[in-house]
Amino acid sequence: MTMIINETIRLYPPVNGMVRKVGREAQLGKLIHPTNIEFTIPNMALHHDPELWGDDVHLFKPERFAEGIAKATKYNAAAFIPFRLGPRSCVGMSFVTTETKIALSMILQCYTITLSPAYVHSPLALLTLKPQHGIQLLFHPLHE
Ligand code: HEM
Repeated sequence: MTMIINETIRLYPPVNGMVRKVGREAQLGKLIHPTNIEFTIPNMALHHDPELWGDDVHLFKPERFAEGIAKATKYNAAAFIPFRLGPRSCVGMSFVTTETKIALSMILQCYTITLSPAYVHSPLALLTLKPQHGIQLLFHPLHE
């Protein structure tokens, strides 16, 4: 389930870009960032970069994470940052992944799920990333 959650938030990170302001002039590689300039960390672009993930970057392949995040990212910590990196990363990360696993486990004990033919795939990045028309699912009870 961890692999499935990781692959889902790789392709569709709910927080799809983060803004940072430079506190004091800093050099990053060849670039000099003046004080107060703002820049966006485009995690969605990093998660969809074929140079980092390979030619199958747009495919849903949970097995990329079979040997953990470090192996999947070839030890590039910035390649997969759905909860961001460093001291200001998401404090809810463990809570939300545990909650997702519990909710999914409870649902999957009672139902199998298929996608409704009414579903239209249209991810919309508007503050957070969301399905523009919702996600219509069909629940099939496992027990009568
Ligand atoms: C799938 C769900 C979630 C995702 C993808 C997510 C992602 C993120 C990201 C990317 C940041 C960094 C934002 C930035 O640096 O600009 C962040 C920060 C934060 N998140 Fe989450 N988050 C999620 C759920 C939660 C939940 C459930 C909580 C609380 C229970 C939470 C609490 C926080 C807090 C307090 C911060 C600010 C941390 C700081 O600035 O020191 N998040 N989250």
